[in-house]
Amino acid sequence: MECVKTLTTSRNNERFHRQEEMLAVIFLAIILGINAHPFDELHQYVDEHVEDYVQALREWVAVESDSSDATKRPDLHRMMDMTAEKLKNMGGEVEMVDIGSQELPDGTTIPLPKVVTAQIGKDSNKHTVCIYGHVDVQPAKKEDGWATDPYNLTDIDGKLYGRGSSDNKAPVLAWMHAVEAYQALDLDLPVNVKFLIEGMEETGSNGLDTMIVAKRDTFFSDVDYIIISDCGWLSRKPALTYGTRGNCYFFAEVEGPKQDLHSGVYGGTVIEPMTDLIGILDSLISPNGKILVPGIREAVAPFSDEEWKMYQDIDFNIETFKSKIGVSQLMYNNKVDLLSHRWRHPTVSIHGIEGAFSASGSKTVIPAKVTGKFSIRQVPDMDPAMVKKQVTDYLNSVFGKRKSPNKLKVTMIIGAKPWLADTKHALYEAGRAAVKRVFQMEPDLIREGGTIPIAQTFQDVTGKSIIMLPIGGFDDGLHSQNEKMNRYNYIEGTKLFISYLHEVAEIKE
Ligand SMILES: NCCCC(=O)N[C@@H](Cc1c[nH]cn1)C(=O)O
Ligand SMILES: [Zn+2]
Ligand SMILES: [Zn+2]
Repeated sequence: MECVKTLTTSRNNERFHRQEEMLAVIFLAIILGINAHPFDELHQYVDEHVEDYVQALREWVAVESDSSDATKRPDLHRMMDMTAEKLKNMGGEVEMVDIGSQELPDGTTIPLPKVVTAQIGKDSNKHTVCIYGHVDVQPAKKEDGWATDPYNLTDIDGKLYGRGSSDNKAPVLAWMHAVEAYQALDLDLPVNVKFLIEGMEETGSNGLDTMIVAKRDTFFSDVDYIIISDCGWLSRKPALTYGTRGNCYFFAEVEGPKQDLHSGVYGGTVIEPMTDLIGILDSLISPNGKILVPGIREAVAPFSDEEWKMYQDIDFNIETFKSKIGVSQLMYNNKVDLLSHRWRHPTVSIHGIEGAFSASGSKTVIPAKVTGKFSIRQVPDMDPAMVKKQVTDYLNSVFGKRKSPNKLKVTMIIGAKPWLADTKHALYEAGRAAVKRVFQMEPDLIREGGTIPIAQTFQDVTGKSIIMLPIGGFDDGLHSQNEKMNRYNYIEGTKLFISYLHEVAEIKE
């Protein structure tokens, strides 16, 4: 009996030791597995090439690729050529896609910049990502108030000043450098990478929707995920972006007398178009930010407790925000209200009045025809077609009550949809892991108050999941004077993209 007991005990011990050994092997394999990806070499490679990356950005920023100015079109074509050249040098299978031409206000037509697509790697065992970006820029002149020449990248205290540096040339280059780092170290690219780089983003991505539809069953057929890095962090903390607002942009034209009139001669006798216009514009939103157009607020998706908690956890300082924009008071005084009204509630902004007297001096004119321009940033579950009807009906009714003899014409000229992703999607898990590896912290999960109209088009047409992975700083001054990209964001952003490619490869789907 004693003998049997001893035998059983020793067998149990043996099994226990074998289990222990196996666990040790698994543990070692996990450790080795993690270390098997040569992040250190890749990051070191990036650190050794910082000046090359800054020089590449300098060359791109030097090109005045302003898509809003037809006289700069040759520069924009050159920018697209340079983008294609760079991708060819990386071994990409490059195509410059002709997307037609653009009609200018004077009736002439000019060619649109070609869209550059590229494919690097075609391994059917790997996931395929498509990086979308743009290399056109907003206008910029030194005399607009820039401290430096906007087209001469200038490094001041680690800030790389130049038009388009952050929006969106450095992020596009950072993606290319991430791929190049793998190639230079002779490492297998973890995923196949496609690029889609356009040159008309700043003026509404003219021609891109049609191209995406046309390429749905070719270029996009093997794409698994789309990545966009055309936005910034909210603070000094890295972020993943999961939503953008849409935009319904309106023109409200009020037409009265057949020509402009002298206010001394005719003031008091005619019903002035400008007075009508100001009246109807004032009916859109209350002083405390409440949209007065019936039906708009009711369409907004409810703000869940889970969402409230997410907003509460975000790193955001109201005082820094106030001082950045130079105001003493905001619409809301607490973080959750402020962020939610910036990202996930609609708002009305009045942009300008065409036909109004706006020069210096004191011209005493009664403008005969004025066009008010305003937009409504819209959010899920608002629908642009419904917003168009709600706004048009409402303005016509408000105008009708004025009993004015003038004519009102309301048109919606842009109806860009909002975009919203599921933060529980594996793409976001991958983003968290990559941020943690490079920055040793959890990213903030943020939304964007602005609009990237093409995001929802990508989702609707291709059915692929999208992530926005920003590397720009919160204070980069996009579209503004003294736009800049921090060296830190550019370089650590390149490392983030390197890690992200690895993390996406790990997605099991
Ligand atoms: N960085 C992300 C926002 C990009 C941007 O500025 N988009 C424009 C696009 C637009 C919308 N309606 C007209 N143009 C924006 O104003 O949000
Ligand atoms: Zn941009
Ligand atoms: Zn922009």
